[in-house]
Amino acid sequence: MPRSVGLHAYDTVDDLAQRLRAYVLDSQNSAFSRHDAFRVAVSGGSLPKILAQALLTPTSPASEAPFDFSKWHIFFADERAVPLDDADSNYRLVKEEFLDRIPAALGTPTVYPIDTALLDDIPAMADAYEQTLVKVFAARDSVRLPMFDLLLLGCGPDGHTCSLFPGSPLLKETEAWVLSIDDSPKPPPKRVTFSLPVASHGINIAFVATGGGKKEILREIFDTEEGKRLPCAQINEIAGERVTWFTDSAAVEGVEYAKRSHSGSL
Ligand SMILES: O=C(O)[C@H](O)[C@@H](O)[C@H](O)[C@H](O)COP(=O)(O)O
Repeated sequence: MPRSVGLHAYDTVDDLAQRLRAYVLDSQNSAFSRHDAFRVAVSGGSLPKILAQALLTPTSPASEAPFDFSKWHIFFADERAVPLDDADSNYRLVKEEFLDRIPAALGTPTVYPIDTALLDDIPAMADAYEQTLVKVFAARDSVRLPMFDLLLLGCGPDGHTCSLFPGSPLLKETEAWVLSIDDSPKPPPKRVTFSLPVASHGINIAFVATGGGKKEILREIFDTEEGKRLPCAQINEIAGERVTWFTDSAAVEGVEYAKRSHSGSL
């Protein structure tokens, strides 16, 4: 484990949300100063709800510049191959938990959902999503990888992230930016996902993992050699200091790495 990966554990999810808010605000502001836009990718799972809590619950509105969502470009680091109004859709989850709750005064983000006309051909759906990235991040052959300003990821209890599962051949992909999977161990089976190189290519990469159900896998990821093969750990290895984990105390119970200098408040 690169010692530079930040692992921060907070007593409560409320505390975590406040720190995540400050981190995303910093990330937004530095992106605005670079290119006057904020290119973010999000995952599903528990993340959208915590993200909404973090971003839409101001702590001291007078003391900080607000988010300007009109300059946000929101992509899906992974998505289930289902209609956008399906209960399993990450787009639907992000929309209901977060997008629909953004106050009008803070602007409307540009959102890039999957093309559901391609639900019967998920390799084509993955290619189409890659072309969406190409259009936003410049031509495919002039940019080796899209560089996100912020990747917001989750960690499954088996160490998966996005729809990159432990032992999957997809983890070996070095060329394609977006991949399809039709046998996901976590339902639903058909999904599209960023490849590992793209999921590791953010100026900032945040993992959000909370609750006691994560403590075993976090021990494996942070404290063991064998854990290095897990998808989340591979992102830690590739991106090092660009990675920050936001966790709560239940999730890091027994994690040695969390007891060293990498933990505490940001
Ligand atoms: O669509 C998905 O299935 C998610 O994007 C997935 O990769 C998720 O991030 C992890 O499974 C963690 O989920 P939790 O935060 O709910 O544990």
